[in-house]
Order: sequence, then C-alpha cells, then structure tokens
Amino acid sequence: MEYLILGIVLLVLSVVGGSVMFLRSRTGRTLEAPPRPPVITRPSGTGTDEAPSAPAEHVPADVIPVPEIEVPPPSAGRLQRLRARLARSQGALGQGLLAILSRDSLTDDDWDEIEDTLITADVGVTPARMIVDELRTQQKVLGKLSPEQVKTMLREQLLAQIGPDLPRGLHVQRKAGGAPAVIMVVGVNGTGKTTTTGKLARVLVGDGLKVVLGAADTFRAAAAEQLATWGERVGAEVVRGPEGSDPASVAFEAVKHGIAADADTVIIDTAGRLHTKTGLMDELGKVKRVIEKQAAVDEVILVLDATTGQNGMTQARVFAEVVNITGIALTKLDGTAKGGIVIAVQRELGVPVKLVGLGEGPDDLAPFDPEAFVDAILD
Ligand SMILES: Nc1nc2c(ncn2[C@@H]2O[C@H](COP(=O)(O)OP(=O)(O)OP(=O)(O)O)[C@@H](O)[C@H]2O)c(=O)[nH]1
Repeated sequence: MEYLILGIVLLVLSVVGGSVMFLRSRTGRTLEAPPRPPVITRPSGTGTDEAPSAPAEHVPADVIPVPEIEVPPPSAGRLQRLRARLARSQGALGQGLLAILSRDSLTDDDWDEIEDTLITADVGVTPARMIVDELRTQQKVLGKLSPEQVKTMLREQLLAQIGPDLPRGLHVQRKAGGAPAVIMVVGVNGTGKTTTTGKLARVLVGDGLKVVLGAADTFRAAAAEQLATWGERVGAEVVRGPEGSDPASVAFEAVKHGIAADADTVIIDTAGRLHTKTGLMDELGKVKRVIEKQAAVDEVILVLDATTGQNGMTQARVFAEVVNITGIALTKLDGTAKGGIVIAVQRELGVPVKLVGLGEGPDDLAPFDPEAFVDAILD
C-alpha cells in the first residue's frame, strides 16, 4: 500500500513538473526574439560594391525600435525661426557698428574703428573699405543722423555687399524629363558636410519632396551610418556601399535608385579627406562624370565651416578650382561672431551662400535670406 501511495505521489509530481517545464519553455519561446527585420537603408541589388548583408540579429521583441517618420518644418521662414540664434551670434557686430556710427561727430579714428570691426568680422578688406567709404559719403551729405537713419544706412550697405539679388534658390525639382534633381555636397571633412546633407534632406522632405541620399563618403564608415540615421528619421532611402568602396559607384547607384524610385531629389554626400588637389580633382571629377551618365548634376554645394575664417577660404578656393560650385552652405554660424564671412566667401568664389547652419539640431539649417540675416545682425 505504502508503495502504491509513493508511486501515485511520484506520478503526480512528474506530471506537475513536466507541465511547469513545458510552460517555462513556452514562456522562453515567446520571449525569444523574432528575427530582426533588416534595416533597409540601401536598396537591394546596388551592384558589385554592395556589402554582404549582415546576418539577422536576435533581439528581444520589446526593444525592436518602431521607426517613427518625422515631418520636418518646410523651408519657408526657417531663417526667421532661427533669427534669435543668429542675433545671439552676430548681434555684437551690429551693435558695435551702430554704437560707433551714433557718436556725435565721427573722426577718422572712428571710421578706422568701423573698418576694423568689419574686418574682424571676416567681411574682407575690400568690402569693409567699400562699406566705410559709402557710409562716410552719406554721412557727409546728410549730416548728423538719427539712430534710425544710421541703422537704415548700415542695413543698406551690408545688404548691398551681401547681394540681395543673387540667385539663391536650390535646383531641387525633377528635371523636364522626370529624372530627379541631383545635388552633390562637397567639402572638407569636419565642416559639417554629412550633417548638412542630412539636414538638407529634412528641409526638402519638409517641402513635400521625395529624397534619396547617396553616402558616397566611403572614407569613413561612420559617415554612411550617420547619413542612414538622418534618412531613416524622415523616410528618405539611403544608398551606401562598404567602407572604402568606390565613391563614384555609390553615387551612380544612388542616382539609379533615385530614378527607379521616382524621387524628386538625390543628394550625394562626398568625401573631402584627400591630401592632394590632383586626388581631389580625380575623385570629385569621377563622381560627377559617373553620375552624369544617368542625370545631370544640378547643384554642387560647398560646405564651409564659418568658424575657420581664412583657412576655410583657402579650402574653398581649392574646391572651386576642382569642381564647378553652384552654392555655399555656411555651417556653424551659431558658433562665431564672424558672420562677415558670408560677404568674403561670395566675393572670393563668385557663388552665393544658399544655406546656413545655425546649430546642431536637425532643423537648424535654413535657406539663406540676406534681409533676415542683416536684420538679425542689427537687432
Ligand atoms: N554648432 C553647429 N555645429 C554643426 C553645424 N553643422 C554641423 N555641425 C557639427 O559639426 C560636426 C561635424 O559634422 P559632420 O557632418 O560629421 O562633418 P563632415 O564634414 O561630414 O565630416 P565627416 O562626417 O567626417 O565627413 C558635428 O558635430 C555636427 O553636429 C552647425 O551649423 N552648427
């Protein structure tokens, strides 16, 4: 009898134990990660440069990120929105000039001070002299001016040097035949090239355009990664190749995909880390030539760091000799009081500043608007 009871107890225990283990294993299976969907930043079949795809990782289901597509603000009025930031960095220049110009009687020393203030703000020697000469003539004719008149006069002179009528619009709309507009972004690494490419994609998506990005800066793997993140946030596809692959091939695939995907604009981020002008010329020239087998390049935007002053100008000159630059994106204007670089660089290169970067935030890039810029300086 005792053996019979012991047998029954053992039987019950084994059944209960088995059930618990079954439940555990079931619980374990439900927690087991489903295969992670591949992060598609590059369309399939992008030619021989395509890297072998990474094996699917297993991650807990509850940490799989759900990509949330952001809707960035449109381009119109961006600079006005960033005006406070511009006034913060450039306001001292305007206030300094207004203070001197408002003195009772202006001596030669005062005029020299005005010229020095402009040169210190990177306006450039010749434009600074032109501004001073013009202000001086007007002041002689008009005599003692009210603060309002001083402001108006200075505003006019700064605007005249910036060139309110230069063509600053970006060619971002499809071409007549339906192919996407192609923008190449060039510049030295560290100037904010990749960031500007990503921010520009946001500006265009904000304006309702379909954008494809090409990560042709294959020199640094992180640059492609960075661009992929920018693209994912606004739903722009990013075509990229393995680190060190041929940038021209990536650019080609990006434009090809842009055409196939019926995109409005393809933006190509290029590498600038080349030590010789010949190397740079070879690479950028090749990228452009290869792109143009499929669609014309509509814009070549040179990204320039406003905080680098004369160094930046030297770089700008080299790039201008190598490629036909159609516009300048001046970054990090929030980090320098030397906003006069807008005048100097346009004069040097003969192309307009089309975009300005005013911070590290995703929407801190704005189409350049001369009037809003001067008003922020003089506020
Ligand atoms: N304050 C400020 N920082 C900026 C601006 N634009 C870019 N940056 C910062 O500049 C740094 C360099 O930017 P990147 O876009 O990585 O520069 P890059 O020229 O592409 O360099 P690589 O990625 O190495 O090719 C980053 O920390 C950006 O956040 C700007 O307008 N203002």
